[in-house]
Amino acid sequence: MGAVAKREQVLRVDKLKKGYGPVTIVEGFDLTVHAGEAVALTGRNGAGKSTVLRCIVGADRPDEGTVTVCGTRMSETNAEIRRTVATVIDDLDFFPDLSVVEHLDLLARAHGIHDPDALVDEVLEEVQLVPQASQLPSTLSSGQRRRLALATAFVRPRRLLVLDEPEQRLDVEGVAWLGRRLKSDLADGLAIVLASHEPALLEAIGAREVRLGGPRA
Ligand SMILES: Nc1ncnc2c1ncn2[C@@H]1O[C@H](COP(=O)(O)OP(=O)(O)OP(=O)(O)O)[C@@H](O)[C@H]1O
Repeated sequence: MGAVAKREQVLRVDKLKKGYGPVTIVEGFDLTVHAGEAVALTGRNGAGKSTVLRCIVGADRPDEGTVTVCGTRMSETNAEIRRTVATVIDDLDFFPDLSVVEHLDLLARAHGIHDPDALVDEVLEEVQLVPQASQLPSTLSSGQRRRLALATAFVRPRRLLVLDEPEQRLDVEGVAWLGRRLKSDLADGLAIVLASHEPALLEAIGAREVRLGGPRA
């Protein structure tokens, strides 16, 4: 048994089935992710990566099967689970009249972070949005909006981080930063599940690859 298998089980997916109408996207899908481990869902466009991620975070309801996070059955309305799982799967709906720094501040405080000001300053620096801190999200470039979306995951508590193509619209330096950041979170015991088309990112974080086959009629 490897070292990781002895660590705490953070995510368990059992016999997940999800389809749309007559088309089955995924069936009999099992996955276990431990603290400190990164798993990458890979496969061609339409293979079902986002579908699985949406079921994992409770944004979609599986047709069959269960998702368990830190021993508790997944439910988007369970406050304990929401504090445990940080998610960046879609482009976030930002509040149009809250600035970059206000978004991060709101999240950090809502999640009861001990010293929200210090953490928000640190994360803003890390995602290189300090000069844009007082701008509204609608005035950010697309890559800056992506950085803000990622920043929202880093100003809150998390045991499991779920990311759908986090490399999207990041520049080369941004992808390198993300790799370093995720690696350091893994070392601190975070569990990560992501979908990605960026082999360099997966290699940087030593992700275990789980390849999805795609829909069947
Ligand atoms: N709400 C929906 N209704 C019908 N079909 C859907 C729905 N959502 C997803 N699909 C279909 O399910 C399949 C899997 O989609 P999904 O977004 O999970 O793929 P993916 O692996 O994330 O792809 P990509 O690499 O392009 O992001 C696709 O064929 C898609 O068209």
